[in-house]
Amino acid sequence: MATVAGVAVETGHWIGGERVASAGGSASAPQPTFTDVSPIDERPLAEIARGGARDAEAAVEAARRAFPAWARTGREERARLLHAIADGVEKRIEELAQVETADNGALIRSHRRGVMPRVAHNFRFFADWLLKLGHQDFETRGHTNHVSWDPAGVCALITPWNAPLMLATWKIAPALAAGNTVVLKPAEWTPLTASLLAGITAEAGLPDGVFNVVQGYGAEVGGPLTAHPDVKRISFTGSVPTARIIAASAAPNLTPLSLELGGKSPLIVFADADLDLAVDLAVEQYDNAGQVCLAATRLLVESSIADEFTRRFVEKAGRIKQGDPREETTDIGPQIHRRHLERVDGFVQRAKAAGARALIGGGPNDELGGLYYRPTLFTDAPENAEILTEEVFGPVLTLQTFDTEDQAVAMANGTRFGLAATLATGDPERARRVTGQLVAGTVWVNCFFVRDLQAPFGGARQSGVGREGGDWSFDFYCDLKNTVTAPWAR
Ligand SMILES: NC(=O)c1ccc[n+]([C@@H]2O[C@H](COP(=O)([O-])OP(=O)(O)OC[C@H]3O[C@@H](n4cnc5c(N)ncnc54)[C@H](O)[C@@H]3O)[C@@H](O)[C@H]2O)c1
Ligand SMILES: O=C/C=C/C=C(\O)C(=O)O
Repeated sequence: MATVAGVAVETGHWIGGERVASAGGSASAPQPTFTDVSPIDERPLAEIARGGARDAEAAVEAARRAFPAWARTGREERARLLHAIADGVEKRIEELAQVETADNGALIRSHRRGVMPRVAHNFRFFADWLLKLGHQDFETRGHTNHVSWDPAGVCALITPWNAPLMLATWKIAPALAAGNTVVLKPAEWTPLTASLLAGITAEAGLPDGVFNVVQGYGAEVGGPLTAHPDVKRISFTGSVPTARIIAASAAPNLTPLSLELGGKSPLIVFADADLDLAVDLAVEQYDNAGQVCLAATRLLVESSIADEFTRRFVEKAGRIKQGDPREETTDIGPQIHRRHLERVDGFVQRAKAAGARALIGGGPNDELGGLYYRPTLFTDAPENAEILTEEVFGPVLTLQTFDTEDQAVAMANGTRFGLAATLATGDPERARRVTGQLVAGTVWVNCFFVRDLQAPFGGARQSGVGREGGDWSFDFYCDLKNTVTAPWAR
């Protein structure tokens, strides 16, 4: 047990309804614990169980045993329990917000008002969607076809640190609603809210073993988890290199995968756009200190307005208040970890060396020190420079200009990613033409990050495999079955 921001947090795994220490004895996890550090001041927060193969095995076994009873539990009862979990989350919004901010450095004000309410909504939405899930029976030469969504079994869910509880529950809720049991492996840099959620599920009355959490490093505990033959689905949100390792690990068992990966998304600003709106949308891309998969990090601006756009952008970005994420007035906080900050800075320094010019930022925030990195905007990056094509996952944007619509589309589509795209235009006809040509899982026109959980969510190209959300989540987490019945009376 540790106390973080005044909240008691269990530090063990959660397996079969019990808090357990690491089983040890596994070469893959040489120490029983690891140290969780706060990005706010790089001070230790807690010693967390460091899982290995035996812990992954124990969690899958607990989930496998719990599966038959949970799969038989009626839809109404499953939905009721998910709503009870949402109630538990809503009662603890402040605690969850405090702990998440201490653990990942994202803003307390976002956690209070946006993220933790969304966590509760993840459970409520999939509970309600389960009750509506269905397909009209249809006939084939007098035979009825009936489509059903059968639970698949144990789901391994592996999640990142940038929005830990929100991204985990976006998978946990549909997996449980579908009648599956779950083993969650949260990111090692942000283990705490998953542990709090385990307590909330128990209080809500979720049966033991239906939801399990194993803590630890990806290779040590995530590896054995994804290779386990009793795991029937793997849903992963994270980076492309890790996705490749997980896909290889899943391959011998042909375990179905859902992969939500990185991006290098564009914001296309046409000369006919509302310029204030376009500038607001652009500056919003520094949210969460740039650690957002969907962030439109490439600003593509029509040449005729580029000077004015840039002037207003620099002016507005200059008013961003960087600092302690626990303060309500702070706009952006620190990077998650020193290793991540160094990675971000590596991109920035290489971009400069390649000839790109930092109009703002371009290095760590010396006044604040620690893990604070200054919001950065590059122009004049040479064609095909790394900074224009690779995901930085920090507060680093690039600005490029275009002269024609075709050029804008070609630039927007010119990376190996395809997670999202945003455009600002005052012309609905243009919006229709351009959106039709963009390669992206989500396209926003004159808006950003408006999310409805019934929409398909995921990425094209290397931004992912598959879609989750609404029916698509149930399609992934279930074994779909079509039952064809001959006429009874002949
Ligand atoms: N598309 C989306 O919905 C979305 C959302 C948020 C973040 N992301 C992406 O996530 C990345 C940032 O997150 P990250 O740095 O935590 O990613 P990451 O790939 O390093 O880690 C993600 C998770 O995978 C685990 N992992 C690492 N190696 C593993 C292995 N060998 N086997 C099993 N699990 C393993 C980690 O422990 C962690 O829990 C960015 O690329 C970002 O774009 C995507
Ligand atoms: O950083 C990435 C944020 C992803 C958002 C979602 O997955 C979501 O809103 O469900």
